[in-house]
Amino acid sequence: MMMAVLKVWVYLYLTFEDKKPSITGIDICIEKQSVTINVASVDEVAKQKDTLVNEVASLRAELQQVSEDRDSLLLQVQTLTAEVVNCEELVEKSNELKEKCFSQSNQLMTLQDELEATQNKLRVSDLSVFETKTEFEAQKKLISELQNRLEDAELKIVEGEKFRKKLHNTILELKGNIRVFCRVRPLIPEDSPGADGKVVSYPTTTEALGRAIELTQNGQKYSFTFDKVFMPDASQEDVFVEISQLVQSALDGYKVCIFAYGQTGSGKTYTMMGKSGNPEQKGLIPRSLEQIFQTRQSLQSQGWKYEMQVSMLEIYNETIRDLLSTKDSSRTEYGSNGKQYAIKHDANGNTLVSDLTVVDVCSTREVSFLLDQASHSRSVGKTQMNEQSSRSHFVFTLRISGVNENTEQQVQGVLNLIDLAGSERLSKSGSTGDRLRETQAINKSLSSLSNVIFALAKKEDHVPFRHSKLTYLLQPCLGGDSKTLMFVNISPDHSSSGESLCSLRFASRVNACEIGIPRRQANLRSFESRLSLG
Ligand SMILES: Nc1ncnc2c1ncn2[C@@H]1O[C@H](COP(=O)(O)OP(=O)(O)OP(=O)(O)O)[C@@H](O)[C@H]1O
Repeated sequence: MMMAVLKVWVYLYLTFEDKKPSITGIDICIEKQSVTINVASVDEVAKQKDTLVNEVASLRAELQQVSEDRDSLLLQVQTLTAEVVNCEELVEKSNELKEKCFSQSNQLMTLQDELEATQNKLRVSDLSVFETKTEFEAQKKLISELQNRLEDAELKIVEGEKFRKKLHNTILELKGNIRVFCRVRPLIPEDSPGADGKVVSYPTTTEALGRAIELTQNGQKYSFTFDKVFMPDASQEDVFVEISQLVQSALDGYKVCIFAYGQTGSGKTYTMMGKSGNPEQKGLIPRSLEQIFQTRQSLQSQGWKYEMQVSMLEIYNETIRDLLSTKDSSRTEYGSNGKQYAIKHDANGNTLVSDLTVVDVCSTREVSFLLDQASHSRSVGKTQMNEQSSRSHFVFTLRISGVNENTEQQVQGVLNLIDLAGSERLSKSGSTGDRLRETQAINKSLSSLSNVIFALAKKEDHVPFRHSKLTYLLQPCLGGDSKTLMFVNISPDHSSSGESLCSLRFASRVNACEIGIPRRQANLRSFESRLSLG
C-alpha cells in the first residue's frame, strides 16, 4: 500500500516538472518573438502570438487539469493513507488473531489429545461397567436366591418356634406347674423423678435370654427366671402371641386361668384390659375374646358349634360384687339376702357362684359392651400409690360349650382372666380409714393367695383355699387341673424396687407350684343347658 501511495506522488511530481520547462520555454519564446517583431510581419506575429496564446491557454488548462488531478490524487492518497492505517491496524489485529488462533489450535490439539485419552478411558470404563453389570445381575440373582432361602428359613423358624412353644407347653403341662410370665412396664411420667430404669436388667446368655430378670436393691443383685420375661418395649401384641395358644385351649375344653399380680401401678390393668380407644394397646382380655370368636367361626366348617357365656365379678373388701347385675340392690352379696354369690365347687372341679349374672354372648362387640358395663361398676379408689388404683380383684369368666355335630363330641372350657388388686404393703400405700380397711382386705386375700401357694409348693396336705374369697374362687385354677398362668407385673421405678423384689419372690414361688396335669373336659354328647363356672 505504501508503495502505491509513493508511486502516485512520484508520478505527480514528474508530470508537473515535465510541463514546467515547456511553460518557461513558451515565455522565452514570446520574448524572443517580440524582439523579432520588427522582422516578421505584424500579422504573422499576431498570428503566432494568438497561436502561442492559445497554446499557453491550452497548456494552462492542461496544467489546471494536472493540478486538479494532483489534488484528486492527493485526496486519494489521504484516503489511501487512512486506509493504510486501517489496514495496519487490521494487520495488527490479524496478527493478534493469528497468535490467538495458533494458541487455540495448540489448545485444541491438547484437548484432542485429552479427548482421545478420555475416550480410551471411557472404552475401558464401558468394559468394566459391562463387567460390573454382569456381576450385578449375578449378585441380584444370588440375593434373590438367598432371599428365597431366607424366607424359607424364616418360615421354618416360625414353624419351629410354634413347635417349640407347643413342646414347651406340653412339658409345662406334664410338669403341672403354674406358668409365670414377668412383664416390666416402661417408665411413665408419674414415676419418681430421677428414675433411670437401672433397677432392672436382663441377662443375655443363651439360656437366660427372654426368661431371666435381675433386680438390684441396695447394691445387691437378685436373679429370677420365669417362663418368659417381657421387657418394657414389649407390645400388647408381643404379649398376646405368647398366651394365644393357652387361650385357644379353652375352646378345646380346658379350664384356663390367667391372672395378673403386682403392686399398684405396675401395669396389671394395662396388661389385662389395655387402653381403650387405641387398638394397638388393647389388652389380653379383648384380644383373647377376638381370637376365640374368630376361631369359633373357623371351626364351624369342621362341625363345631359353640355357646358362650360371660360373667364378671369383683371381690372388694372380701365381698363379691356382680358387675353385670342391672339391679343396684343385688350388686353385692349383702344386697338382698346373705346367701347370694356363694362360691361352690362341684365334683368336676367346676366353680359356681350362686345368683351371679351370666350373659349369653355371640360376638366380641357384645362382650365389649359388657366389659364397659363392668368397668363402670368397678370400685376405684385413690391412694398415694396410684391415682386410679383398682382396689378390687376383677374376675372375668367366659364359659365355652362346644358340640361337634359330626363327631357328637362335646367340650366344656372355661377362660378366667383376673386382674388382681395392687399388692403393695400397708406402710407404702399410706392408707388410713376406709382405705386402710380396703388395703387390709386386699392384703388378706393376697396373703391368703401367698399361703395357698406356699402350701402347694411344699405339697402340704391342707391347702387353705377357704381363707379368702379369692383363693376359694381360684381353687380349681391353683389346685386342680386347669392351665394356669400368672403375670407378675413390675414397675422399673427405683422407688418400687422393694415391692418389685417381693413380687418377684412371690412369682418364683408360684412358678415352683405343681398344680397337676391339666384335664380336658371332653365327652360324648350329654348336653347341659348351663355350664358351671370353671
Ligand atoms: N406396658 C406398658 N406400656 C405403657 N404404659 C404402661 C404399661 N404398663 C402400664 N402402663 C401405664 O402405667 C400406668 C399404671 O398401669 P396400670 O393402671 O395398668 O397399673 P395396675 O397395676 O393395674 O394398677 P392397680 O393395681 O391400681 O390396678 C398406667 O398409666 C398405664 O397406662
